[in-house]
Amino acid sequence: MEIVLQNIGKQFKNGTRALDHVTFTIPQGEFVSVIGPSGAGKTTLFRILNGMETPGDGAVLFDGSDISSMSGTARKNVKRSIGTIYQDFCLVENSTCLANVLTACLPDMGFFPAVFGVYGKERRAEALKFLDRVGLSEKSEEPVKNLSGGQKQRAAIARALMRHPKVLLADEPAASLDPVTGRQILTLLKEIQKKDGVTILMNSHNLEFSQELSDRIIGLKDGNVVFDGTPSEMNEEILRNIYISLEDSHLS
Ligand SMILES: Nc1ncnc2c1ncn2[C@@H]1O[C@H](COP(=O)(O)OP(=O)(O)OP(=O)(O)O)[C@@H](O)[C@H]1O
Repeated sequence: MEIVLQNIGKQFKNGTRALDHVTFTIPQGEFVSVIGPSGAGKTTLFRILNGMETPGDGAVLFDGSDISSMSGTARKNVKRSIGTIYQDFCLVENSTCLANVLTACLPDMGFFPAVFGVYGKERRAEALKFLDRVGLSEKSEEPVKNLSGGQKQRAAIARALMRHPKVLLADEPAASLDPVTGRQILTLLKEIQKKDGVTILMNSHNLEFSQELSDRIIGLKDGNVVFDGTPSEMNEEILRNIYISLEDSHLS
């Protein structure tokens, strides 16, 4: 699924302008890191892409269709094909790994099966397959609260895969993890991109990982795209421009 952002602007009610004229295209299957200092607009951009925020200006096109003019069903299908994983995992701590992965099926289930958690054999088998894929087959019946941070992020990835996403938005996926575990999680995302052709859009403060794993890096600063290129096109001067503000440069 090709994603096109055309002149996206977002101003919050308190007057903060989080995004301004953001324009870029992401073809299916690319691994893109969005980098930039705190407050640059990265999370706002991700929230617009997964439908949690609406842009004030501009248009978001999925495979050429503007999301705002799609029918309810078409919009639902687009939303279904975009999975998100978060820094703080967003799992139900007292439920098992398997139960957490199965919650991905709830939107497609009828009222009573959903309320009583009657997922059926096929869904359970598929959830176990994804837990195995992320290296958690031994932990399927373990409550999430007993897992390490890295294992929790693996469970969250399995839950996202359960919806067969075309795009995975990874909002600071390694920020709560130690560097070794963080690298393992990002390597798993890279493998999902390579093997399944899933587009990965990652928001990260870890430049080393972003440069190593990404096909492309988009640099945001004050809501504007100030860099869009390959990791090899990135250099010290560009990084300084992205991360150091005019006020900071006067201090040094
Ligand atoms: N709901 C909101 N209401 C008002 N302002 C907001 C809201 N959400 C974000 N902002 C503001 O929009 C700007 C961009 O925020 P955003 O969270 O997108 O930045 P970010 O690049 O993800 O930062 P970080 O790396 O710290 O997570 C910031 O100035 C922030 O304070």
